[in-house]
Amino acid sequence: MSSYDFYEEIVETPVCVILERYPLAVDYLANHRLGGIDSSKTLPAALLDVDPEMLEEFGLDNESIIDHFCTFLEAFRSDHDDRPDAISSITIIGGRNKSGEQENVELTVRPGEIISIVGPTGSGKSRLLEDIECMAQKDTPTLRQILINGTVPDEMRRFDTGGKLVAQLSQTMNFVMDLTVREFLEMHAKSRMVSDVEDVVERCFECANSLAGEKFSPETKVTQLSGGQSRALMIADTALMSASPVILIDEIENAGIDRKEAIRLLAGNEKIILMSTHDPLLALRADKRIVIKNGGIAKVLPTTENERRNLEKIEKVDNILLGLRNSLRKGEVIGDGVVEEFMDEWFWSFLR
Ligand SMILES: Nc1ncnc2c1ncn2[C@@H]1O[C@H](COP(=O)(O)OP(=O)(O)OP(=O)(O)O)[C@@H](O)[C@H]1O
Repeated sequence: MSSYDFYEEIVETPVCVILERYPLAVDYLANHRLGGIDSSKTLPAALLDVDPEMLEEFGLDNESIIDHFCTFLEAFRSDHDDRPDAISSITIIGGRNKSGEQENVELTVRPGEIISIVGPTGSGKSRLLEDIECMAQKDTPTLRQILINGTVPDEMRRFDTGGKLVAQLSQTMNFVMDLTVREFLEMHAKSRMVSDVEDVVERCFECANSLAGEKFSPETKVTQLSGGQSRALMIADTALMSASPVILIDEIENAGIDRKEAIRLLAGNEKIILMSTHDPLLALRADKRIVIKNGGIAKVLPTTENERRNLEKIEKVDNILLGLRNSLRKGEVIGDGVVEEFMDEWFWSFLR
């Protein structure tokens, strides 16, 4: 079957049936922010309700995404038994910032490295992650180019966004199918050829619950999970099941989950991690940080020894704030002396 042969099936069959036939298509839709489309319709019909600008970000439109999707299905079908190809590096070659000025950057990232992406709100942090995710070839608004192992990725590799090369944890998670958490994890485990499905599902579930503030059960519907719970589930799923050598994380700190533990889990196994963040604790945990300004990469700074030493102090401050946050969550009243006590503790933490 070629990608052309998938075409008829895709234009004639409701999305929910396609998702049952090809479970990895769930990832494809989520990666293209199409997780929320009406799955009772065929893909062309469902796309009529989608804002064309959203697809433009991926260099696609209502028609080309159907070919793109077919090629993805073909790529998955033809080599889904293979392990993901080894990745020795990702190179980001600068394009242009929002004012059209040249970005003078060529940054190569290797397995085991964690890179944070910092910059003001709206400066273009998520855009950089999207460029990496779609392996931009000067065909996105930034005109950046992404090389894999020092070379231009072939078309098949570019389309294969369904969990082989790049795993993306975005700020919002959309689930298209009304599955329970257990069914969702089982479906992923099977589609990723995991050997002991039951064991992995159990571990994933426990891990997700340890990250999430409010616990959920394996029988909870994924569509009923809160934003933080669904991110916790996807982090556990990515950490324990995904073989993707590259993990992209968009602002994990907003998810209300244990973010330090999440990064620790995701960083295992020599992966390349790029995460956009406003959180000093996460930014300084990285090996380098990319500073974005006005849509362009303004600087790439290695984390200094001094910054690493400060990380311990920042962590103490963070723990104090976490304590306050938890008190608020539990409905406790923050009394008059609390802020003074907090400042006191803060002061002493710097002397310790
Ligand atoms: N170099 C660029 N050229 C043109 N448009 C750009 C460029 N970089 C970013 N943009 C656009 O600017 C907008 C804001 O970017 P983005 O969402 O990536 O910001 P952000 O830093 O992630 O913001 P936040 O911190 O609020 O999540 C997006 O529409 C993005 O496509």
